Amino acid sequence: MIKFDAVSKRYPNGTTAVDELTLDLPEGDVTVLVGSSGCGKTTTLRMVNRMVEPTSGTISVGGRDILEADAAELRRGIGYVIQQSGLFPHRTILDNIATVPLLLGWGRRRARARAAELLELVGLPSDAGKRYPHQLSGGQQQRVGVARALAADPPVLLMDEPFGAVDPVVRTQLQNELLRLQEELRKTVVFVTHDIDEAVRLGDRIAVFRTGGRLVQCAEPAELLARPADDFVADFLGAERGLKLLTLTSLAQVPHAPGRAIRADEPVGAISRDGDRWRLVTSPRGEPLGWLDTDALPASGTAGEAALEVVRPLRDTDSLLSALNEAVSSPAGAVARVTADGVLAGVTSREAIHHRAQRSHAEAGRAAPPTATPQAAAGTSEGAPLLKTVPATERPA
Ligand SMILES: Nc1ncnc2c1ncn2[C@@H]1O[C@H](COP(=O)(O)OP(=O)(O)OP(=O)(O)O)[C@@H](O)[C@H]1O
Repeated sequence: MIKFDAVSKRYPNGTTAVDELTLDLPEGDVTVLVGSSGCGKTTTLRMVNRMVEPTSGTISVGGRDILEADAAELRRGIGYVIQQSGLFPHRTILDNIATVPLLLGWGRRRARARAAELLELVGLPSDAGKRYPHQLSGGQQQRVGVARALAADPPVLLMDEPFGAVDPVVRTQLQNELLRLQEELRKTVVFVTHDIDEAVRLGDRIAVFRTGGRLVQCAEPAELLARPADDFVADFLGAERGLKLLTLTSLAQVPHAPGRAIRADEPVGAISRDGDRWRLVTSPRGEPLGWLDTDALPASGTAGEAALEVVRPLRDTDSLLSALNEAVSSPAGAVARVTADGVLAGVTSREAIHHRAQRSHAEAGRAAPPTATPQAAAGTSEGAPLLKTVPATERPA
């Protein structure tokens, strides 16, 4: 969908912001650009809608060389979201969202109807439409920024650190919203971030750049984490890249045993002490309430009245990393699994989670041949592993 062919950007002061970039961004995918500060991510993104013109090379969108297109017309097919939302302060939210449809001559009524539809799509209440940007929180403003970029239904969306200025909780919400929207809309998204966890969460593919505007590796998150092309990429991904890989596998991949639960209204005297020491206590509806230590049962009362250790039940959609976290902190060394409506479905042991984690690593490692770019591979002998030691000065902070 978007193709960079030997694209370079050199500024008049001699800075090479992007160096011989060759990269294909598939239609309907989210491609995340990451790398150390000043490595050319924003320049790469802004070349797609011709806010920056390349010095050499060709960029095509939908098979068409963008330099042959009219810049204004090109931009109408490309939504653009930036960190500070860029909303017009003196226009209402609805009018902000309707900006591009109005420019396209849709007519006021149709443009506003579309804006109202988008407001709902990005999860904002309809009364937000009448407010002005300063009357919304930072996270809400970012949602409006996304709605505005989507207003004319462009096939391409450029997002330059769109969630960089909001707190981690709101950022996670916005990421979830983007994933949900993308499920439905399947736009071709180019997304710039400094946050590698965000890249792993959102990206169908991640392109890692290094200083001097050189692309080092572009791969699916699992492959990138399992097989970084060189030391620079490995350092950039961080020491916990093995754990990050576990965020990509869902708990649905791990079976669970039925689990012997005790109802909260059961008298402690009736609880058998054979089998597992730690047992789950559930509400009459079946929701896990806590872990009960059968070696320290009180003399009387019900299971629900006894001191229970905290349980954080997980759903199939939770990640293997969450499961590992819960298994190591649970006194039972196990995870309580619940259905979508919170009822106990079973229990998974720490060993079963470890086992699946090892498999995830092995699978990701085997998944595909190394994906270093031709640039990164240059200088390595044929067939040699693509490992290059990067001077410490070039490594990300
Ligand atoms: N107009 C300009 N004139 C000269 N140099 C520029 C200009 N714009 C960007 N640069 C330089 O080009 C390089 C790449 O900049 P760019 O903004 O693309 O990097 P980035 O990876 O997005 O950085 P950051 O992560 O810090 O936002 C940097 O060295 C920057 O200083």
